[in-house]
Amino acid sequence: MNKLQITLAVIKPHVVKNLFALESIQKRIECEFEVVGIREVVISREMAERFYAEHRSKFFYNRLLSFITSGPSVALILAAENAVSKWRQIMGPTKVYKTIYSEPDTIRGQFGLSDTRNACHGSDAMESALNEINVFFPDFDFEEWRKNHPTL
Ligand SMILES: Nc1ncnc2c1ncn2[C@@H]1O[C@H](COP(=O)(O)OP(=O)(O)OP(=O)(O)O)[C@@H](O)[C@H]1O
Repeated sequence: MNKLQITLAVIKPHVVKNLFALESIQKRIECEFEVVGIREVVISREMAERFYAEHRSKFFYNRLLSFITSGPSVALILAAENAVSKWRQIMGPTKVYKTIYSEPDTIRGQFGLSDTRNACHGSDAMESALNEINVFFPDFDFEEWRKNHPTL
């Protein structure tokens, strides 16, 4: 069943530095989603630790934190029917070296450089979206937003 959802998207630092890539992704987003919130942000070490807490024990954790805090990122709250899976489909799979061959039209297929610098992030469920949105948009009032979107 189609359901109106929100999700968190993050465009990672190497893409934000590339104006062509950033504009192309923004155009794609505007065609597919309502942009409920957008913010350019230099992610602090503390924010990154909250955001990637589930990866603390992974071998790539330090590399991931160094990269995501290395320059401005763009965070967006996106709304659409099935926004979570829709955005993840547009992003493409995590593993860039495979994705550039298997799904070259996805954002990661087009602009990913490595498994760490894989261009963008997307929440994996509505519940994680709400937690992640809180890291980037602490003033966002989901209940208020939902009142105006009764199909959610
Ligand atoms: N094998 C790896 N080597 C290096 N970095 C990795 C690796 N696997 C994941 N990462 C990094 O950690 C992030 C989180 O990994 P996760 O497994 O949650 O992937 P994802 O859900 O596709 O990505 P995201 O959570 O960013 O949307 C990835 O986006 C990527 O930047």
